[in-house]
Amino acid sequence: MAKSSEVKLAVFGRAGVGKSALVVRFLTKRFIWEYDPTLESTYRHQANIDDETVGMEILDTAGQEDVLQKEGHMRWGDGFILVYDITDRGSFEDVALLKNLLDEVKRPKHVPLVLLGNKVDLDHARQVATEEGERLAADMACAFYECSACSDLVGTGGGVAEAFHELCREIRRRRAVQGKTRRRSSTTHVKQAINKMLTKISS
Ligand SMILES: Nc1nc2c(ncn2[C@@H]2O[C@H](COP(=O)(O)OP(=O)(O)OP(=O)(O)O)[C@@H](O)[C@H]2O)c(=O)[nH]1
Repeated sequence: MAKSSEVKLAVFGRAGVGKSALVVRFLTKRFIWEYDPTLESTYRHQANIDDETVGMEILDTAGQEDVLQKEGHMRWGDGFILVYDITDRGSFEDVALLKNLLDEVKRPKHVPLVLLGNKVDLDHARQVATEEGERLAADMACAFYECSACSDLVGTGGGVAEAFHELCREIRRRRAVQGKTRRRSSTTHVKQAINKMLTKISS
């Protein structure tokens, strides 16, 4: 039987960076110019990624939510897309703040993460160089994409869908590692119990 899994993804970033546009692009392959500022929306989506059916719950957060709301959404999520707008340096600086909050909220640290620089169709107004995005992603040990919610054709790294899919893969990798660690620790417990019994018997 084909494997399947469920993941909860949350999209964070300053108001106006294009979170809703990116989520809608991913879900419908379309771009809609105007949205009401998001309060908070959740979507369900299913995709086949590397021969595995992945059920996604996607939370499009509000750029203006307060810290308490952010923390709640961070606790909820398995993986996170941190978005900035390449034409807005402030939105890029916000990413580090979001990452700090994630590290405080999530244990263990280094949760599955993808960094996304949006609006590359506006390259003439660029304020954040691609290399800066790459450096930040390297610091956060996560994948990095530049893209545009306007078009899947521009940008590096294969577009919006690739970013969502890579996040799902990263969640799968982390779960596999955690599963192994858990299995190893339960095997260790069994070994310890047997050793104890043998020690008792022989004494
Ligand atoms: N040129 C261009 N405009 C974009 C792109 N993505 C989003 N926009 C525009 O940027 C504005 C904000 O987009 P939203 O998707 O509402 O941004 P958001 O991050 O969800 O904003 P909040 O809901 O307020 O947090 C809208 O006018 C979009 O049309 C893009 O890739 N290129």
